[in-house]
Amino acid sequence: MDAHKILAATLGAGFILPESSAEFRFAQNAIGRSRRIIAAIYWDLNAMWHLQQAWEDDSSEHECEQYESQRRTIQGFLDQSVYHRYTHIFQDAEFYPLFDRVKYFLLEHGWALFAMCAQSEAFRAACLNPEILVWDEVRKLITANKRSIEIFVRSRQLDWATPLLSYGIFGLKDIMSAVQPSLEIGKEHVHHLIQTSEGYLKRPIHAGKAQTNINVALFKPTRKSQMHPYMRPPKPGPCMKCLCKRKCPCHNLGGFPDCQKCRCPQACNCKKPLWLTCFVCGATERCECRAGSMAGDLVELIEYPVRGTGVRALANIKAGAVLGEYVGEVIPPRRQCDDDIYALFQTGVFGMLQMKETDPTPIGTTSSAHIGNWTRYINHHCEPNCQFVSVVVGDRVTTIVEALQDIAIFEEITLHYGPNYWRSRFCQCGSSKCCQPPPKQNNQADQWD
Ligand SMILES: C[S@@+](CC[C@H](N)C(=O)[O-])C[C@H]1O[C@@H](n2cnc3c(N)ncnc32)[C@H](O)[C@@H]1O
Repeated sequence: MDAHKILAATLGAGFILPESSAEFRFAQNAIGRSRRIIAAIYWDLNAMWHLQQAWEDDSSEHECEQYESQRRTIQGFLDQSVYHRYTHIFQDAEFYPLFDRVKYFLLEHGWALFAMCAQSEAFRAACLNPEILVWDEVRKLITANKRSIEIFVRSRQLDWATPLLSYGIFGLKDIMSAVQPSLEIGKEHVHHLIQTSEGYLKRPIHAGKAQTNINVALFKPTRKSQMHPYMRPPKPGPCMKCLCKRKCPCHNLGGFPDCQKCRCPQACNCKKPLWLTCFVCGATERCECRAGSMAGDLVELIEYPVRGTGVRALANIKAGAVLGEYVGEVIPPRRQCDDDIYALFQTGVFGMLQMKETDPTPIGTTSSAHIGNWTRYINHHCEPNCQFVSVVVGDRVTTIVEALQDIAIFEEITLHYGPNYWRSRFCQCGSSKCCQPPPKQNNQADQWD
């Protein structure tokens, strides 16, 4: 039974499966669930990476315990799978689906991918999920994204091989060949690896130089006298609330909006400076928000035809989520910026944020040509699923990438670079609303020449 075939039947001219029919809903449900399971697999693998790092650094007792408990569960699951695979016990798939699923998964992909996926709780649960239609869709998604999963696991140095090594003494050839190193990634940063369409990996290079990943913007002046006026914290001045030019009876400090902690409109005693507000979730306390870093963890760099390196989501992202911060070398407005590929011009007025190309007040340029993070690889689309948003964090104006709509796993993440970017080049987004499509090839004219 194939969920896609069931759904396709509804589109067929001859036979229409009513949308209210049980089969239709069953198939649709299976596809939706399988996509949630594959997203959970990437999420789990990423979480295992963080736990493994905590365990290696011995940084938190709780995380070390969690990691060790996960390792025991994974070993148990692999032991069970090896046992069923080689002893041919419990072959009755009807009563024990794991055997059948493991057998066919191993025939298709081998032990390495199986042990990698087994690091994920969602995968282990899916193997035992008695609904064959859901498992079938999960298996298809794993097959289509096999290389992506392998690179995800290997680039994070997840220890997937150790649980298999204990079987060396039994001389099980399939297992022994699986644990041989095949794809040498080394200790490259996960955002230094681009998957090409030919199936190999390459490092990002621009103008003959390797591009380096950093996690913060590089320019943050410490001496206030060196700061650009728009990067300085505002001085008390005209009231932001009623915009009167005098010192106003509302006592609101000019330049500051209402207190972020108690929301009082007056200069208040809570002593909570505005710049401690988390720009990801808006919390004024120390927050647990990890959305920014997690989104960066759950993306991969892929080479797309014509447009070059782009970013693919490895999670289902909700509209409004903050995916990351656009960082790079910050160049003050006076200095010449010779990067016309990755440069992001920021204009606006501190405290009254704007990000319009027509706005005359330049704040600076962020150039990520040589140093930056994964957000620099987001390609342009005339109907994008993300947008740049300029925000103020403390004394710094920065740009975040925010999801404009829900983004499904494996979808390309795109932004609008602004119409100025495409004045001297053609856009290849393929949208019917494209601002600068390439000229159409006139094949007929060629024939007459
Ligand atoms: C900020 S970079 C994005 C990452 C880039 N693809 C790379 O390989 O490093 C912008 C460049 O990507 C390419 N690009 C991005 N979106 C494009 C589009 N819709 N059409 C054509 N080229 C695009 C163009 O070469 C553009 O100058």
